[in-house]
Amino acid sequence: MKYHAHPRTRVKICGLTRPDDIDAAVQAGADAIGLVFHSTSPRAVTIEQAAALCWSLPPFVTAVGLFVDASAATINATLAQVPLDVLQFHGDEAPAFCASFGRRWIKALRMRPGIDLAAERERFSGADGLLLDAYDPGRAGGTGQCFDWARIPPNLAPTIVLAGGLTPLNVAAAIAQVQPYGVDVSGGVEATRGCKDSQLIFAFMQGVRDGDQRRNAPS
Ligand SMILES: O=C(O)c1ccccc1N[C@@H]1O[C@H](COP(=O)(O)O)[C@@H](O)[C@H]1O
Repeated sequence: MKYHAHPRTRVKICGLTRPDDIDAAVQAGADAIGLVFHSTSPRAVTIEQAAALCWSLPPFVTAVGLFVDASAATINATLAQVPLDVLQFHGDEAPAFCASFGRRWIKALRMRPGIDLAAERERFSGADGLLLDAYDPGRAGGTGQCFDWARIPPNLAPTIVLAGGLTPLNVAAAIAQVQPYGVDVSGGVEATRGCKDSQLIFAFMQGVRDGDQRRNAPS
C-alpha cells in the first residue's frame, strides 16, 4: 500500500444509481463514489447509466467501479465507455487479473473466520488499497453487516478502507477505534434497499467528521 495514516478519513459512498445520489454525495463532501457492475445487486447500473453518472462528477471526486468475478471482456467493455478512476474487486479475483487493466485498483477482503490478513496483504501487495468487508457466505458484499473491528491489526489499519454495516450512527465510533485510511458505505445511507437517501448521506458525513475529531483529539 502506498499511503499512510491521515487525520481526515476518506469517504466512499457506494452503490449510487441516480443523478440526485451523485449530487448528494458531492455536496456532502464524499471523496469517492462507487458504481456497482454486478447484475444481482439491487444497486447495479448499466454501462449507459454509469457513463452518465461518471461524466457528471466534478474533477476531484474519484469514480470507483465495483466488480465481482467479472470477465476481463466485461471489465474492458465497461472501461471503454465509463471513465472509472479506480477498480474495486469484490470477488475471488487473482492479483495478476486485478492489475491487468492499467487502472488503480483496490481489493475487497471479506472477513471470513480464520482469514490471514498478513498473508492477504502480501498476496495483494500490488493493490492500491485493501477494503475490509463483513463475510456472509451467501452474498458477495453490500450485506449491511459489521464485523468485529478488533480483528484488524493496528499496523494494517492506516492503509485500509473499512466497510461493512457502517451507518451514520456507528461510523464515528468505527473511525475512533480503527483509525482507517477510509470508510465505505452503501446500505447504511439507504432509505430502502438499493435506494440512497440524501439526508442519510449528509448524516454519514457528519458522523465521519465526528469520528475524525475523536481520532485527532489529544489523548
Ligand atoms: O453494494 C452491493 O450491492 C455489493 C454487491 C456485491 C459486492 C459488494 C457490494 N457492495 C459493497 O459492500 C461493502 C459493504 O456494503 P454495506 O455498507 O455493508 O451495505 C461496500 O464496500 C460496498 O461497496
